[in-house]
Amino acid sequence: MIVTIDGVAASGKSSVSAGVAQALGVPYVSSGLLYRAATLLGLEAGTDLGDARALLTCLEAAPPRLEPLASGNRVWQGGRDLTPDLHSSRVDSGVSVVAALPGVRAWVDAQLRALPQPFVAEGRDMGTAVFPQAGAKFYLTASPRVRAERRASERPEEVDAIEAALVERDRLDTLQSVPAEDAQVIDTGGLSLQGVIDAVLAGLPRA
Ligand SMILES: Nc1ncnc2c1ncn2[C@@H]1O[C@H](COP(=O)(O)OP(=O)(O)O)[C@@H](O)[C@H]1O
Ligand SMILES: Nc1ccn([C@@H]2O[C@H](COP(=O)(O)OP(=O)(O)O)[C@@H](O)[C@H]2O)c(=O)n1
Repeated sequence: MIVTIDGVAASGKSSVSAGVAQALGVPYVSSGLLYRAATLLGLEAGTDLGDARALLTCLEAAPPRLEPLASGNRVWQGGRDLTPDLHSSRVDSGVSVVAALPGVRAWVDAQLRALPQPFVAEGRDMGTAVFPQAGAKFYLTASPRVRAERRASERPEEVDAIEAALVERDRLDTLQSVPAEDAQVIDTGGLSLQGVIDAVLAGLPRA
């Protein structure tokens, strides 16, 4: 079975997916890492991030590959591990422009659909566009302030700047961030990480 966990930026998707996947004994798949890898490679090549043709040429020349390890997903380009460079503020601020390109979305979706199942998939459109047949779907939310405070432990910027950047990214990501009609929506604001993992596990269909 595929379980999808979508939600807004820094709502807890990857940490919750890791915990749920561990409890189920399956890998998890962080789709956002592929959009981040496309952005990083575009930045490094000096291409205009809105230029789909140039980006796809980069992606096809030396395709990044997602490795959905249970201990944390990694992205490789040949022997180079791109993962440590994917969460910079530079990638944060360019990624939504790249993710708006239909050609890049099709490239990411093809990578995801080729992965061996089962798994927990997290992102924005896992339960809608990519795996509409998933056996259980969740959508995580929390206020921008709560999310910015959480992310502040992982970024050098002040919490106000992080909050503004998250709100702007939510705005740019609106189109692909609609919850699936059959998703269970969880406001994670008042919950611990383990509390959210438990809520997802409690929401799974019984075997
Ligand atoms: N319910 C929670 N309570 C407190 N901190 C959380 C919670 N969920 C996630 N976090 C923390 O918030 C940060 C962002 O979580 P992450 O899983 O990276 O979100 P996303 O994948 O949605 O961007 C991480 O530091 C994570 O440990
Ligand atoms: N399924 C997905 C996943 C990510 N994305 C894009 O990729 C960006 C980074 O996603 P992410 O999941 O790594 O970001 P965070 O939510 O962790 O901040 C998002 O801001 C979206 O622009 C997307 O469009 N569709």
